[in-house]
Amino acid sequence: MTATLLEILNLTKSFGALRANDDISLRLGEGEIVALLGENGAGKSTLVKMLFGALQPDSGTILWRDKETAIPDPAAARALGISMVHQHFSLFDAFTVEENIALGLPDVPRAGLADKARELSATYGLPLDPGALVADLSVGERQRVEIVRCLLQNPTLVIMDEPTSVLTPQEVERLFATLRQLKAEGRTVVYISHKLEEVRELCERAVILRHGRVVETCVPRERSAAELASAMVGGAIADVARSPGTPGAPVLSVKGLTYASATTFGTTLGDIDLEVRAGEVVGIAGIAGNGQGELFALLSGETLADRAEAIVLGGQPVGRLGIDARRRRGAAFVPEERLGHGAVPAFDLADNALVSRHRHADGTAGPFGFLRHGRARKMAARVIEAMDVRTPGTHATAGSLSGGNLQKFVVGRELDAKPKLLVVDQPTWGVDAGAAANIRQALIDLAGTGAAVLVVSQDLDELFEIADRIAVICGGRLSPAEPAAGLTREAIGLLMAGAVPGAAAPESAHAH
Ligand SMILES: Nc1ncnc2c1ncn2[C@@H]1O[C@H](COP(=O)(O)OP(=O)(O)OP(=O)(O)O)[C@@H](O)[C@H]1O
Repeated sequence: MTATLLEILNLTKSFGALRANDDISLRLGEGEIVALLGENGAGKSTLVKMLFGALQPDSGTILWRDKETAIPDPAAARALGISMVHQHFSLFDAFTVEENIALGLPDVPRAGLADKARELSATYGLPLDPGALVADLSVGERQRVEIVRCLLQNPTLVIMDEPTSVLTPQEVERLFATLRQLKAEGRTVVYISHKLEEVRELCERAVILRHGRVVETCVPRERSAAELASAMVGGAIADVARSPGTPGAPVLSVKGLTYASATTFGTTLGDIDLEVRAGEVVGIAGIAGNGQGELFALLSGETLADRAEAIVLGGQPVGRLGIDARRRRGAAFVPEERLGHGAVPAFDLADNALVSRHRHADGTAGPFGFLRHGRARKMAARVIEAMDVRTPGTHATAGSLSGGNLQKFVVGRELDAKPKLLVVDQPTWGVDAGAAANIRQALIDLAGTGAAVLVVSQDLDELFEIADRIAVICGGRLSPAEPAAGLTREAIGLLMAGAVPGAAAPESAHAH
């Protein structure tokens, strides 16, 4: 066993009555890659925020190289050698890579920073163009900027919060190579992820949290992903059950939908054709940034199509109608970005139930436009119960929920409207294995009631688990949706990477 870098003894942190971290003790050795696992709301982010100086423990001790240490703020963490790559990137689109790096490191002198960044990106195989605008970068490239920024501080402990949830398989491999190099140099990595196969491949130890407590420490390679998942939730996770029927009439028909991106940062969509019938789940696979966001905005009415007939919902052209009008016709939408877009962080859950439902036929708008708060509270309570959202109640603000629990709430709110059409973007992003299985089952069950369900996802395993037909979006073009039973992962992977038959597949098909 290597020398101890950091030791935590009996750390506790409460939010009101909730013990988010309850008497946590663990040690991290030098040059170790340690996974921090746990279901949504288990307390992983709370723990690393205390290590990063963003939160203060109520009680307990942190030892850094065997010496008791306080970490009052992130600057103190950086001074010790603790650095973090966050789940949500904190880069400014309008600035260059170099400017973003300098902005994120107020305590590092600017002189020579660009040269140092270039040197690090070469050493760690993280190619970057310092003069490029961040807005023009793919998600994987943005993450590289964050990692180089983190490495510029010459950290001894690197904390990574769900780093692979939006990466292509090639980018994941590259990230793993970088992390192994850090380990070889004697640095320690704490790795938070819900992707258990990746944890098995990369991490030599896993600490499993449940309800704020450490329930187990194990070698992930010696366990199956299913065993790790059941240790996280404290029981077995049910398989998703499907019994595909014969689909009915088309609920959503998209014909010749085109969209010219107004900015150089967006993707232009060309001639999209798509049909989703009653009772079926159709999946759209693709690497982030290939037009999914633009297509979702057009389907939901956030962006209007150029012709009404380009989007037909239940037999009526809706391409020129806004989001409320489409919701009134029985459609429901779950956007990818749950905070800000899917939910208002400062509102409580009851008010967040109002946000998407206030004009719905059985919704929360009363006569003369008055809002029915009692109804909203009941609806929020129903959603919390149905989706097993871990929260003190309907009065909790959306911003206080852990990422995965907020996702469960947003999906549950849309399901509660019993839509005829549900369009959902990345349904299980950041959601733990147990909750992901629940969400997928809920989508299948919704289709079972005769609704049409369209799922946009980067996760091929997810699409194979739930979709009857799968289409691939790449460079703003959509392939025809084919029955999932006749497709292979390899064939879809190649289409996702923009391959044309006979040509070598490009590494990333980021389109502008
Ligand atoms: N600022 C806060 N105010 C109130 N409650 C909070 C706050 N931050 C976290 N919590 C609660 O503490 C618990 C632990 O949350 P935490 O974010 O640490 O979980 P997590 O394991 O990181 O979950 P996920 O995998 O969903 O990101 C959750 O129940 C969450 O709602």
